[in-house]
Amino acid sequence: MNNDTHIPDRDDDISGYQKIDRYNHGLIEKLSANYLDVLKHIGENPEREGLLKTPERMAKAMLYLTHGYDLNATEILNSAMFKEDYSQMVIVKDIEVYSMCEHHMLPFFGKAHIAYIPNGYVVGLSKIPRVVDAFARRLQVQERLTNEIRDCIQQTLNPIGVGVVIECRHLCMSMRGVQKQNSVTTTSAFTGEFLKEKTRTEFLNLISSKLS
Ligand SMILES: Nc1nc2c(ncn2[C@@H]2O[C@H](COP(=O)(O)OP(=O)(O)OP(=O)(O)O)[C@@H](O)[C@H]2O)c(=O)[nH]1
Ligand SMILES: [Zn+2]
Repeated sequence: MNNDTHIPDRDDDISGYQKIDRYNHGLIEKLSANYLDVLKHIGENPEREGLLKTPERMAKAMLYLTHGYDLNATEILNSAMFKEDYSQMVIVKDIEVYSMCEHHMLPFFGKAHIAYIPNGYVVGLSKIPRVVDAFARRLQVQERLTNEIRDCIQQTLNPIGVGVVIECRHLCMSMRGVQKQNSVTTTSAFTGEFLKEKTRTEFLNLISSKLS
């Protein structure tokens, strides 16, 4: 592998909170060597023109798809918490989720809907999707992803309650295996006030509303 491998531009977007050290330890080269073997083992000819740069592309793609390991979700929230006297539910809904199941390393993707009731502090709105990404861009199961987002927001922001609903399609269930094309998996996790039916119902009604 040549030494002039550079980090693609898009990766600039994903740092900001922690330096991406993984790129600095020859990881692209190491992963590329492994992906070269993968190409051979699946019966391809890695020397043909279209595949010459594929191991390196795969390495960069995999590092991007797992960049959540380089992010610290607690720091992300801590970086933008503001004292604010607002005590109603705050909901950020329809947040795109892209993750990979830890069983097959195939994508699962869909939407997350996150709500919290402030307890003296609100958080910068963009930080909520950033927290979703920090946990989603790793090898995951949807249930753990859901709980990790809930726990991080609860422990860092200390709100009166947190609600998380995630709806995803799993490619390991559609393009292989049981081959169910239309099934969607929904998971949810709640704390505090959201454990009460009235609050939970308000949240669930608001995320199903098509108004916004
Ligand atoms: N609970 C949960 N299961 C998941 C998730 N992603 C993938 N799986 C499941 O992980 C399971 C792994 O089961 P195994 O029997 O070990 O693997 P497999 O032989 O490839 O299973 P099939 O997918 O049924 O062919 C499968 O049932 C997947 O559907 C997830 O996010 N949550
Ligand atoms: Zn899977």
